[in-house]
Amino acid sequence: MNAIDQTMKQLRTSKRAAFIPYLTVGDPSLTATLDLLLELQNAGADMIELGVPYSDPLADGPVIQEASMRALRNQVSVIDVIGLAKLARQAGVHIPLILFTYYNPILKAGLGQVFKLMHESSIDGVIVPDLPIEESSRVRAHCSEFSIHYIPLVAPTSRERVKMIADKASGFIYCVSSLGVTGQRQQFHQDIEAFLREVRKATSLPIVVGFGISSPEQYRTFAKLADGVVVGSAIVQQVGANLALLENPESYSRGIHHIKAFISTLIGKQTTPF
Ligand SMILES: O=P(O)(O)OC[C@@H](O)[C@@H](O)c1c[nH]c2ccccc12
Repeated sequence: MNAIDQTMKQLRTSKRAAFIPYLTVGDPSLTATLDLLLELQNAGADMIELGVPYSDPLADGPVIQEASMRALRNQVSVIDVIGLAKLARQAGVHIPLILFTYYNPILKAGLGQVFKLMHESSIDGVIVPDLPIEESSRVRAHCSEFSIHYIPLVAPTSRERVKMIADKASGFIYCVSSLGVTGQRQQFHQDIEAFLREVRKATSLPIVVGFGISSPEQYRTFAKLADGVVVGSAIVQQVGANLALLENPESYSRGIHHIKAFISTLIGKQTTPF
C-alpha cells in the first residue's frame, strides 16, 4: 500500500483531514527548503507537495510565480527537486511527498528517468496541473510501474468530466476550490460544497481541496468538507516575507521560526515561544 493510502486511512480513523502544504523547492535555497520540510513535518503536515519551479506557471498567481523566479535564479531543476526529496528522506522526512510539476519540465528531463529517480527518492505521488487526463496515459503508465499515485485536479467547471477523471486517478482527487489561478482569496466558488459532494459521489478515493486557503477559519471550514486541505500561496508568501532573515545565517533560524509560527496558527496548533 502506497504511503499516501496509509496516511489517508489513518486520518480517516482519527477523523481528521490531511494538512498538505505546498512549497516551491529552492525558494530561497535548497537548504531552506530542506529545513522547511522538516519544520512542516514537525508542525503537523501529513504530506507535502514539492513544487518544481517553472518559467511559465500558467495556473499560478503572483506569489508562486515570484517564488518560482527566485528558485530559478538558483537554476533548480526537476532533477534537483527529486534529489532534494532523497536528502529529505535521509534527514528524517517520513511523510508522503508529492511531486508537483508542470508537464514540460518532466517531458524535457525524460519521463523514464524522472520516474525512476522519483521511485529512488520514495516520492509517493505526482500532480501535473497542465496535463489533461486525455493526454496522461504515458505519465500514468510510469506511475503504475513504480506504484506512484497519479493525482488529477478537478475544477468546479469540469463537473461532467469528474467521473472520467476520477476513474483514472489514484491516491486522492485534488478539487480546486475556485476558478482562476492559485493565490489567497476571500471568496470561493459559489457552490463549492455541492461540487465537493458531487466529486465524493464519483469516487471512493479521498478528496482534497486547495486554492486560496489562507486563514485558520478557511482551513477549519474546508477540513470539515474534505479529507485533506492544501495550502500553498499563504505559506510561500511567508517565505517571501522572511527572505532577508532566511538569506542571512545570523537570522536564518528566526526566519524559519516565523514561518513555523504562521503554519501553527493556520492549522490551529499552539507554537512554542522562540
Ligand atoms: O496557492 P494556493 O492558493 O494555496 O493553492 C494551492 C496551490 O498552491 C498548489 O496546490 C498549487 C501550486 N501550483 C498550482 C497550480 C495549479 C493547481 C494547484 C497548484
